[in-house]
Amino acid sequence: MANLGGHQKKHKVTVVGSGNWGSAIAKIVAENTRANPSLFESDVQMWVFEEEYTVPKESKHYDPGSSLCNKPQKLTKLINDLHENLKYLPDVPLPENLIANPSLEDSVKDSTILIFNLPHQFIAKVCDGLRGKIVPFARGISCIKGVDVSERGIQLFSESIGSKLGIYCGALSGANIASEVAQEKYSETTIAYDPPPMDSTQPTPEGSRQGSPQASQVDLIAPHKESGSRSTRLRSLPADYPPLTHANIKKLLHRPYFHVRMVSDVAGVSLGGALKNIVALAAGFVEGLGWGDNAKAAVMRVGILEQVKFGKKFFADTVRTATFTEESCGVADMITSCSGGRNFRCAKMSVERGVSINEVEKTELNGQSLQGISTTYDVNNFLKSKGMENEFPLFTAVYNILEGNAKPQDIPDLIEPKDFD
Ligand SMILES: NC(=O)C1=CN([C@@H]2O[C@H](COP(=O)(O)OP(=O)(O)OC[C@H]3O[C@@H](n4cnc5c(N)ncnc54)[C@H](O)[C@@H]3O)[C@@H](O)[C@H]2O)C=CC1
Ligand SMILES: O=C(CO)COP(=O)(O)O
Repeated sequence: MANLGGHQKKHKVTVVGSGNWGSAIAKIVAENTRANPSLFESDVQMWVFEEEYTVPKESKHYDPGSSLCNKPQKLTKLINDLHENLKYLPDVPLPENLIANPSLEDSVKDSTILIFNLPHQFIAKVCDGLRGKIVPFARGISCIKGVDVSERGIQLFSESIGSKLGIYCGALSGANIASEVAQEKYSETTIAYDPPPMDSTQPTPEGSRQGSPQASQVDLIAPHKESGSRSTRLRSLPADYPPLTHANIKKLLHRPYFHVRMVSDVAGVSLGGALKNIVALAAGFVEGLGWGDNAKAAVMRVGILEQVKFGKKFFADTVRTATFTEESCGVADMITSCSGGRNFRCAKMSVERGVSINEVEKTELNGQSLQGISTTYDVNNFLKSKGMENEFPLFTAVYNILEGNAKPQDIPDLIEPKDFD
């Protein structure tokens, strides 16, 4: 076998999820595996939650004479034949080395890098299906924007994926409206990846640690105090694979139009993406009232303060305030999501039309899923369990509006800061 810069093996990559953002990230990853053949196998697997879909008449692929178009087809077949995800990312050509796969087990076979990118309500079931089926020394990156709240406490999805599967998992989040990224319009993102030290080991002398993942197991990942879960026992990455350093992770996700900044604050990156979805609902509510940009700026200001406070209170050991105020996953994602994100747009329409936001989600999103509603409920459950709802007035106001206990018009009074004495 060819020696690949001292490493005999290449990383195989699977994207778990194929929605609007899942498909856009899979496109980036497949472009980069092709561009970095010494590090990665070119073919990228994309796990697809299988469904049937009919090629719409307005699609450029529509041809009434074609057998593909005269009846519903499996979505995986359409993606693999047409190299486009017609349902979730229409009009964006996907690389031919991106393979849609309806079998969860088969899609992750032999993959050493797993990129999790699906609406957060489905992740627990998907992890159940993956347990025992993945390479034991695989590494993960979660692109999921949400928090995992259970009776045990609160966890980041990177933590819950990591502990369910016994792997290390980092996080990717940024000001990244999927359709813009997919059309290769410039954006930035933040990746938090703080891998076990042995992953950055340089090539070892012939025969020393090679091919023996069992040779070193290290108890590296201890959960933070609010999560109530056990620490995760990790397998080291065998030395015959290229190390998964920040530089190599960046080679998998950075593109000329998608600029990656690598950091180590997994909690800050994950919380930025999760909590801004609550704020985007509030921004949509005030926009729906016709209140304009000043109102939206007020909501965003309070939202950023509540993000920082939430991080400091519940993830104090690891979170950095600067992640919220300086990185794409913080303030920039807040701005883009409150300008054109789905949560913002659907909340705005719900006020304008006088219908529930769930109804707007059903009629406007063609199967895509809002994350802000469930995150608002998850965060509220957690704050309630701590008796701290009043300390997060904006998050609590959004919850009360969704519950029908308050109106969008009440937001100014509900978030009014106390004057200094
Ligand atoms: N769409 C966007 O612009 C961005 C989304 N995100 C985040 O990325 C994550 C994934 O979002 P999207 O890819 O946009 O998803 P999406 O909103 O397009 O959701 C649809 C996806 O859910 C899948 N699905 C439906 N039922 C399922 C089931 N029972 N089990 C498993 N999967 C099922 C569908 O097959 C489809 O792939 C979310 O956490 C979101 O907040 C992050 C940045 C940008
Ligand atoms: O996270 C996003 C942009 O960074 C997209 O937000 P929505 O899910 O509200 O569209």
